[in-house]
Amino acid sequence: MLLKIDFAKAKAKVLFRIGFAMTSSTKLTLVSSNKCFSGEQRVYSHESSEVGCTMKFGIFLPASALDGTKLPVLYWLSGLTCTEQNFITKAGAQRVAAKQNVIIVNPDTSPRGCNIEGEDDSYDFGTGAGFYVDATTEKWKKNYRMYSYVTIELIDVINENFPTIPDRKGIFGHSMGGHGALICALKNPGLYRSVSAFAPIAHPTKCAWGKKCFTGYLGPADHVWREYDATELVKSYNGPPLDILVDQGASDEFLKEGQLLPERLMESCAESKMPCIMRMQEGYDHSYYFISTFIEDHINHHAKHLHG
Ligand SMILES: N[C@@H](CCC(=O)N[C@@H](CSC=O)C(=O)NCC(=O)O)C(=O)O
Repeated sequence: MLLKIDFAKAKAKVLFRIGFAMTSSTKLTLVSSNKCFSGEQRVYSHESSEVGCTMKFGIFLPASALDGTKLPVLYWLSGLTCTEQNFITKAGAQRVAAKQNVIIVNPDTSPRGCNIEGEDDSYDFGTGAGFYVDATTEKWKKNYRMYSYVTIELIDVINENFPTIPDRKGIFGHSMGGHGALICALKNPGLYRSVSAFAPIAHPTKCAWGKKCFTGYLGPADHVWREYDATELVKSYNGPPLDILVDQGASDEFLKEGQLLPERLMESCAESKMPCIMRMQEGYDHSYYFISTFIEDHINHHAKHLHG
């Protein structure tokens, strides 16, 4: 059989495939790329102006995005100690994202290597624990701006470099990242069409993880803390309806320690008439085994809103 190749067309396609990272002012460096469910799981790094250091993010591009079709984007925020690797290697999201035709972007959880004294002293503050806030305390305020990084800079970087539908975005996350997803959606009505969380730190002003990070990044004023607490933000939310989905493992060790407080979020949603489904999942813990079990439900939940 004679195989005829249209070289002009083939060249154009190849250029386009590698070319959508070359149209913007943000220089992206490709760290890795692996074919996955006919699409590609990639990792990029870039110099972030918001957090003042090199940041990495993962991006899953379904096959149609590789051919230039514009797709919705679902942002995933990870929890304490994570890099961009935990989600892409453990959650099993790519199969469902490929099926639902959504791009998934997952950034790192903090700035790294900023040479701030104490940044590597503990797993729940500093490196790997940016808590998705914009720090105001002297020591941290230059770099620890994960809230603005996620809600502004990263969105611009993604829209400038990949085939996206800019007004079709969703956000989800786990634990610290579940808190991040909820506050990003609640603080920016209309920015995201959909939001969900796995075992979120739902009321950080009242748990040990939240108090430690908020004291360090935001100082002692609790009215500032409340600006980053989903349970508080639900009460003043005034925007398009948010159909929140939360999954919580009933055997989660951090639930038992009182770090997550999902019941407080549910009370607040009920009082504020905010639609929120919380599913208590019998026997599941806090790990990525739990996340991978229910990731399909979450991506389907987002796809309903992102394609609707
Ligand atoms: N003591 C543990 C705590 C770290 C931990 O459990 N991190 C979770 C998120 S917790 C809330 O944000 C996580 O996602 N870990 C990564 C993973 O792949 O499971 C420790 O230091 O390990």
